[in-house]
Amino acid sequence: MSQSSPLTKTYAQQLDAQDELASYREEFYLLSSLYLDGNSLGLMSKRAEKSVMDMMQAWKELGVEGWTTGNHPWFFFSEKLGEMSAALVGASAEEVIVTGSTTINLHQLAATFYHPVGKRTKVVATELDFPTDIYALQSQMKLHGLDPEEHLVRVASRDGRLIEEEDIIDAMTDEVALLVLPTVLYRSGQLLDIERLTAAAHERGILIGFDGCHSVGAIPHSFSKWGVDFAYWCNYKYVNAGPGSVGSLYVNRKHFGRTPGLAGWFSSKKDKQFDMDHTLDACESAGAYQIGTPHMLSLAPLLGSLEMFQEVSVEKLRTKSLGLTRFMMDLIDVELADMGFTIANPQQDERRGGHVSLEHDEAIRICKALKEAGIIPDFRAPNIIRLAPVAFYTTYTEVWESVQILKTIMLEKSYEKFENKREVVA
Ligand SMILES: Cc1ncc(COP(=O)(O)O)c(C=O)c1O
Ligand SMILES: Nc1c(O)cccc1C(=O)C[C@H](N)C(=O)O
Repeated sequence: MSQSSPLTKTYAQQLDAQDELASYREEFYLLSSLYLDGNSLGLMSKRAEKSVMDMMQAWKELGVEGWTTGNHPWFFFSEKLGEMSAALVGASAEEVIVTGSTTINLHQLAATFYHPVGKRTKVVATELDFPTDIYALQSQMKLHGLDPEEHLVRVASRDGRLIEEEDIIDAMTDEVALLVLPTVLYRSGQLLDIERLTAAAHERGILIGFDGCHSVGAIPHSFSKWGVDFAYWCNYKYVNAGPGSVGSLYVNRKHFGRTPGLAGWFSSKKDKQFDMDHTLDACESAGAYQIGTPHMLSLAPLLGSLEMFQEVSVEKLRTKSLGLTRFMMDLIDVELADMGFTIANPQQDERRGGHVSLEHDEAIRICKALKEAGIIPDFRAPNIIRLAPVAFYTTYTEVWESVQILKTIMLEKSYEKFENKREVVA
């Protein structure tokens, strides 16, 4: 698809008719509103619902025996889900474990991989990072007795939207011990060149880890092949596993055997755990970075969600996602020209994540008007409307409709009746 594609509803309908993923839309509970917020919380699928109900049934019927019996013994469930997730990030089964949450996993990985020694004390992040990553890194530094003002380097953005890879590489000095970067920036949707950054970090003897929240399930990765040291992500966005579902982490196998910074009895080798020994014998896989009892009820939906990713490769999802965001951007360029909008995400396929990031001075009020008109976007301060068409359940026709509705809102100025103040959860 390119700028020369016809930007009509009929063309959108043709694209939907040819879409080989079309049947997956029926797998989801669609809302009465047109949903464009799957990059914050993915919709519920019938399979995720079923796997939660199955887990409840297993608890009801098996009691404590559920740890080792039933269709999916709970004691091995985090490993099983890790194995099912591995293809999403280009890793082997043992390199991924479903555990903790994004923030907890960053704490675990920073506690494991950040060892300031001599001159190498600094951590490099960016000034456009999601706040939780910065807070976690700051607190990890303080635990080492270091001042984050001095030791946490946040690479500056040249335009407030994007971070240039060259600028990150320039920050890789011999004082840096670790880089922690987003795969995709949560506001502008910029996809960083993970392979290039990893190679550059390793040439300089620096470890590198990624926050994959805004890419996993939407964009293929080859973490093992690229040699990424570690990564962590949530499963409630493009993986559609529900609010507060358990997160995931990846550790490259070259690091297997590293002592977990935050140990607990679930770090243990599985067959040793119930020896109850006071000397930890940590397992030789990503499983070592688990801490305590898995949150089974929040792991359960992942089984159903990940089944769909076993059937549809993330490469296929990415192809459709790029088609949807391209179509949306082309429509925006034509239909919303001269209305004060700027597309803030990169245009190129290899630099663009899963959502379109639209800037406007009236972004807050426009988001409210969109919700009133039956479209769910989200707002990110100070001026961004994020629109995420999701390959599993968004159609090209919906993309077409959403831009038409946005155009009507702008022409009728219906956003003006709303207060220019964000909601508590925007
Ligand atoms: C890039 C990024 N990191 C982390 C988080 C959140 O972390 P947690 O799942 O621990 O709340 C989000 C979204 O909430 C995010 O977009
Ligand atoms: N994690 C969230 C939450 O607990 C409440 C509301 C929204 C979220 C989100 O995921 C926000 C999302 N990470 C973002 O990119 O802004």
